[in-house]
Amino acid sequence: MRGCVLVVDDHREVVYAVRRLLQSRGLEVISAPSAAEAEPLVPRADALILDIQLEQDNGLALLQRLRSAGDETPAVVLSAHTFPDNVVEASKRGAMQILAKPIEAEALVGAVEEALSQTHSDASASALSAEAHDVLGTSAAMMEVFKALGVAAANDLNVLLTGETGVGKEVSAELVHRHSHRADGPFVAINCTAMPESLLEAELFGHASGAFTGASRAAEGKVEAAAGGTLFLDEIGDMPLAFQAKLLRFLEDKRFYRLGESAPRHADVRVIAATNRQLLGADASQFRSDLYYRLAQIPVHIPPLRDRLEDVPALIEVFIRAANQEMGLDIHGITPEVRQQAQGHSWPGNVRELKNAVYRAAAKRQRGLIDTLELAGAAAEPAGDSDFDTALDRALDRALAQDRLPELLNDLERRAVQRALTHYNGNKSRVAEALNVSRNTLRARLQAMQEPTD
Ligand SMILES: Nc1ncnc2c1ncn2[C@@H]1O[C@H](COP(=O)(O)OP(=O)(O)OP(=O)(O)O)[C@@H](O)[C@H]1O
Repeated sequence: MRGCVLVVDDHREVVYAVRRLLQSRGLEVISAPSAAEAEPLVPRADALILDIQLEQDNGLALLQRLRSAGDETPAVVLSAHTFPDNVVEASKRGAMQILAKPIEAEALVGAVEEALSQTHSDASASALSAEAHDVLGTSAAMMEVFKALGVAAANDLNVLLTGETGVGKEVSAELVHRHSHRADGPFVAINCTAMPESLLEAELFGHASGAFTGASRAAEGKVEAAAGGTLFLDEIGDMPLAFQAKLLRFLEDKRFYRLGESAPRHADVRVIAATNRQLLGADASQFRSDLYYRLAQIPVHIPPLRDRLEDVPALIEVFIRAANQEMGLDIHGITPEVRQQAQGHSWPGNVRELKNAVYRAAAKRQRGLIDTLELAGAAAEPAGDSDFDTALDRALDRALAQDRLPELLNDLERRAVQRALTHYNGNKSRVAEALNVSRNTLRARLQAMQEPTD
């Protein structure tokens, strides 16, 4: 698809989600939060997406004004208020389609495609633009993630990204940074894995000269390097317990001490942390819950690729394009068999595994179609379930032998609750629904698990 779409909506997160979706399809997206700000942009647009209920105006009234002035730009109306009256009014004013919020990605893309086909008769309709963005996904699950990232980009709160390895936590952190008011500042990442407390402290907060053996010069840490921008703390779950209190203090007032200095310093940074571990619950003794809540002011869970396999074809397409560019190859696509193989795989290494598999296959093939993907552990497919059964049977046998079955069941329940809490971003009503218990029962269970309920 080619063209420029003007989105008129006063909800930043909606604009953000629509922008991501349409940009991933190669479209240019411009936006305005109000009718007044939209009007001067209309001549640049090939299609319009209008919200009905704008803060000080109404998208339908804007459409009416445009049509009266002879403007015929095709319009799609997007609204939480798809009452029959609105639908009739919208179509009367020449809207091509009226879609209900929450947005359904494919329906929106279809409507925009139809609108643009009025303006262009470009046959390369589904080709991805060379400017396709680096964080992709059009599945409903990723749309929710993009919405949450949009909310995060619009403020300065701490963000905790959770999800398995390779799901895209770091690229998501960069995305939030790029769309935040700190975009012109630095994005500085530090991986907390395998760092003893003193090293982590020096890395993060810096040190005075002579602070420890070998510290011949004073040095700033990552926190200072990130001033004015974003500090990304990767694998936060591995942060030594002893250091967690220091990080918590820093998060409270953004003050810190370089190792070996006694005067505090200050750095204005936004903190985004990421983990593939369960920080609350079973591992609680390893992670302070007060730090968890401080970091998870905006919790965003990125689902594993196996739960959004509909994203696989577009990811493959982009990785092929990137591999062609980086390695000077001429790969045109994949065979239907490979497509099937990719969509049947459970991708334990998530997007990273997919990217590596595509790059490996592309480098091997050089040109034409990729006809095979070497998938690590493919032989174990779909043995995930039987591995799980074996592990569970073993745990049950052990618990029975030790007369500890109730403890195991409690532990399983605790894990289920904690995973559901992470999955639903802490929304207890959704968690209660998922566990098929009432909200009160869930509250009681959470209390029994000694976690705060609100
Ligand atoms: N949605 C996506 N679109 C395009 N590329 C992606 C996406 N998600 C991940 N990737 C790519 O997959 C690789 C892994 O992503 P990233 O490092 O962000 O994952 P992660 O969740 O931080 O992993 P880890 O927990 O192991 O640090 C990167 O090369 C990244 O560019």
